[in-house]
Amino acid sequence: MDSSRGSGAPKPRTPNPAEADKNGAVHSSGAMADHNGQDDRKRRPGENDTPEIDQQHQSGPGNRRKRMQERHQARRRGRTPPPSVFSRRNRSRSPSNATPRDDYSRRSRSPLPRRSPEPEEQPKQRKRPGGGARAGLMNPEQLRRRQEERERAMEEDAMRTSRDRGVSDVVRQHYNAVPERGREWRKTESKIKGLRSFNNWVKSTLIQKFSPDEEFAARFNDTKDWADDSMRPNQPEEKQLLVLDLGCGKGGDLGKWQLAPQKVELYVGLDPANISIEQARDRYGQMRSRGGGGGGRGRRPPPALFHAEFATKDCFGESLADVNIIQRVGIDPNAGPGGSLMASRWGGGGFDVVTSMFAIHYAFESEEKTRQMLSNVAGCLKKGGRFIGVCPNSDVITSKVSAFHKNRKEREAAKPAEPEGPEDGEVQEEERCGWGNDIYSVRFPGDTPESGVFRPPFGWKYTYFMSEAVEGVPEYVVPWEAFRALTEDYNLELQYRKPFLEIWEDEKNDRELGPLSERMGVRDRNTGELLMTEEEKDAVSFYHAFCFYKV
Ligand SMILES: C[S@@+](CC[C@H](N)C(=O)[O-])C[C@H]1O[C@@H](n2cnc3c(N)ncnc32)[C@H](O)[C@@H]1O
Repeated sequence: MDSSRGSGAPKPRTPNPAEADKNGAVHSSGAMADHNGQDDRKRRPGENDTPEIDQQHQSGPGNRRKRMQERHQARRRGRTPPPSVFSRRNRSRSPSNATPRDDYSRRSRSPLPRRSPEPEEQPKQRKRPGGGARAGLMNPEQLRRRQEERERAMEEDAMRTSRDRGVSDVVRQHYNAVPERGREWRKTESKIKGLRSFNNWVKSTLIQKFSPDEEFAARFNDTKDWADDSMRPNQPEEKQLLVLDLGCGKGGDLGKWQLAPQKVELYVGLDPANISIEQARDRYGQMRSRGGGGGGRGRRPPPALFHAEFATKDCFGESLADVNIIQRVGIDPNAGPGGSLMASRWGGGGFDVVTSMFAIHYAFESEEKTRQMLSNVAGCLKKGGRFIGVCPNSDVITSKVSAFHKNRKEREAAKPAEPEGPEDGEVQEEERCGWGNDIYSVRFPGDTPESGVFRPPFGWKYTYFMSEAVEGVPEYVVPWEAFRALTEDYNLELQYRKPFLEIWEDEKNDRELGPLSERMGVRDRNTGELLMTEEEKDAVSFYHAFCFYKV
C-alpha cells in the first residue's frame, strides 16, 4: 500500500494512518448485508476524451525508470509472488503468423469453465430415485409448508432480480444516452474542459506507472535508453500486455493504452451500455484507419495499434466466463473464497492488467455485486497482474457526512425548544446530506450515518450531478477499508492508493508526466499552474486512484 503523501515505497497490507479510511469498516464477509434504495443519475466528465499524449515517448527515460523502479522495488519489499508459470511461459511472443485467437489461447493456461453440452446431447433427466417414495412419507401439512417455502423463495428471487435489473437499466440507459460530442468540443467548448483534461491525465499516469510488468521493468533497469523505441532491444521478442477494461464506456482510454510503456497486444473493452460499446468500436475503427494514430499532428507517429475487442456486458452483476474473448484469454470462473486451489495456484486468468475507471462504485449496490466484480477481476488476472482504477474516495464522503451531522446537531441544539410538537398533519421534512458547487453536487436521498462510517458497506446510494453530464444514475459509496479487506479474499493486494490532487503534487514534475500534462492542457505552459477553476479542483478532489496486485 502506498502512502498518500510523499514518495516512500509502498508496503503491502499496512495501512498508512495518513490515508487510512476514517470509515475503518473492516467487516467479516458474513456480516455484510445489503442496504438498498432506488432512482437517481450521473456520469463522469472526461470519460471519453482522447488524451493528447502523442509525444510522451520522446521525453527522457530517467523518470519512467524511476516510476517503475519505485513500483517494483516496493513490491519486492512486500510479498512479491514468485513469477508465475504463465509469465515464464509467456516470455517470448508467439510467431507472427499466429492468429490472435491462437495466440491468446496458447498464452493462457487458465482453466476454462466447462461448457454444458447442447440440449440434444444432454442425457435425459431421470427422476430422483426414491423421490416419490420420500414424498409419500410426508404428511399433507408438511408438503403444503414446503410448497409455500419454495414459492416464497421464488418470489423473493424474482423481486431481487427485477430490482437489480431496474437499477442496471437506469445506468445503462443513461450512459447510452450521453452524446458523443467529439474531441474538439471537449477541448474548446466544454465548461469543464480543465477537469476533463485533468481526469484524463490521472488515468494516463496510472497506466504509465502500473501497467508494465515486473519482467519488463527489470529488463529496462539494465537498458538505459529503453524509452526511445529505436533503442529498445529485442523489440520483436518483447512480451506485450493483455488488457481488460471493465466499464470501458465509449473507448475514451484507447489512446492512453496505445502509449503505455510496455506495448499492448490485446485490449478488451466491456460495458453494459450497448451504444457506448458501438461508439468504442467506431473509435477503435477510426484509430485503425488512421494507421493507429491517436493524433500525431506532424509529430512523431504513435506506436502501432493493438488488437481490440468489445462486448456488451454487465461486469458486476454477472460472471465474465461466458464472454468468448475472455474464455480465449483465460478466466478462473470461481476466483475468490471457496474457489479452486489449483486454479488460484496457477494464477487463474490470462490478463496482465484489469482496469476499471470511474465504474466500480456501481458494484457497491450490494455485497453480491461487489463480490462478483472482484471475482471477475481476480479470475481474469494472472499472478502478478495489476488491477488499476479510479473511483470516488470514501474519505471525502465520510468527512462531508460527519460534518453535515455535526452542523445539524449544533443548529438543533441552538434552536429554542418548541412548546408543542408539530401540528396535526404537519410533516417535518428530514434534512438530507449533500454538498457541491456550481459544476457538481452529491446528494444522499436517504439517511446517512452520523459518524460518516458506512456499515454495512453496501447499498449507500447517492445522486451525483455534474454540469454537462446530467441524468439520474444511482451511484454507491465504496467504503474504502471494507473494500480493501474484501479484496484479500480474492488474492488482491493493495499497492497504491492516492487522492487525485495528491497524484498531481507527486507527479507534476516528473520528466514525462509533467510535459504530458502540458500537452493535455492540464497545466499552463508559462505559469505551470493547473488549468482548472476552484470548482473543478473541488470536483476532482472527490476521487482517488488505486492499484492492486494479484498474488
Ligand atoms: C463514468 S463512465 C466511465 C467510462 C470509462 N471507464 C472512462 O473512464 O471514460 C462509467 C461507466 O461504467 C459503466 N458501468 C456501469 N455499470 C456497469 C457494470 N455493471 N459493469 C460494467 N460497467 C458498468 C457505465 O456504462 C459507464 O460506461
